[in-house]
Amino acid sequence: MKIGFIGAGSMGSLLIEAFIVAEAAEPNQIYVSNRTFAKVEKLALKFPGLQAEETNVAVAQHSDIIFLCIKPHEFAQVVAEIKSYLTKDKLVVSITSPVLLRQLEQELDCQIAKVIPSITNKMWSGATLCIYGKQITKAHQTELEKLLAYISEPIRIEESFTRIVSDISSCGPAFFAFLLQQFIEAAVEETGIARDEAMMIAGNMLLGTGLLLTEGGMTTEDVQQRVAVPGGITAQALAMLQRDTVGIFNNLIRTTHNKYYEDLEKVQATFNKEEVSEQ
Ligand SMILES: NC(=O)C1=CN([C@@H]2O[C@H](COP(=O)(O)OP(=O)(O)OC[C@H]3O[C@@H](n4cnc5c(N)ncnc54)[C@H](OP(=O)(O)O)[C@@H]3O)[C@@H](O)[C@H]2O)C=CC1
Ligand SMILES: O=C(O)[C@@H]1CCC=N1
Repeated sequence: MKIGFIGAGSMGSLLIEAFIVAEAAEPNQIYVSNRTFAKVEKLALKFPGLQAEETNVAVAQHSDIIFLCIKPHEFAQVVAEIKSYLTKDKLVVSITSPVLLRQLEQELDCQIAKVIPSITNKMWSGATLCIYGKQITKAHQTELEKLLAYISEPIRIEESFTRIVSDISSCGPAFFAFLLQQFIEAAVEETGIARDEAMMIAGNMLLGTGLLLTEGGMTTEDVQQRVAVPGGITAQALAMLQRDTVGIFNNLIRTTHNKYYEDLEKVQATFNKEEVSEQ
């Protein structure tokens, strides 16, 4: 199987590296293009054998599965560029939420999937959210999930829940890193503990908590209950958190969803513009 990547930015290069290091694919099975070619050259230097392509069309021509690792507003142009090189047997995988399957299916005469990765996939951890279009075969679904399983837990979801599940799986690492950073900064400020030491302890705490919730069979309620001894220290701090964080995650979800709806409109406008310029 030949795997293509259009876009070798943060997520494209993370996926390429994770697949190679996990031995999901050999470098010579991977075809990569990027607007700024230097990023592709850098990857080719790091992974000898990796196929550095100067054009997106070359990636589309040579690959069986093509990951589009570009930003939402860049899709219409790239799709217009590669569409005549995509045959029915090829699979195009978008990794971005505000480009809808139906928009890609309208434009492309090939199989379509949307896979939302997460920075956690760098550590062969976390989920990859899989959403399938109407044309994708069962064989391609299996092949794609087999590939993703090297670096993640592939989870099938409905397209209507893409945004909220991405909030949890893909934005979540940034949100929890932010919260942890606030925790550490306060620890340094209040007690004078060394930042590095506190950060290392906090990272291990987060990893362990994740394991309790995934492999340890505990719920978030169980974790709180087991840690908060009645009348103890944690219980008091939890009561304070309960009071002071009311509504913050509702606000967070409204914020991501408002931005998502804005992006959906902008993406549609870019597809409309490409269609007009083709006429
Ligand atoms: N970051 C994350 O944790 C996650 C990101 N995503 C999604 O992944 C997508 C990419 O994000 P990310 O990797 O962070 O963004 P980056 O900006 O880091 O990467 C985008 C890449 O696309 C390249 N590019 C732009 N236009 C073209 C073009 N016409 N042809 C070829 N290459 C092009 C850019 O090239 P150049 O070098 O010239 O800028 C850049 O390297 C986004 O839609 C995002 O929503 C999804 C899940 C998680
Ligand atoms: O911030 C973003 O737009 C992307 C979507 C999911 C994670 N990062």
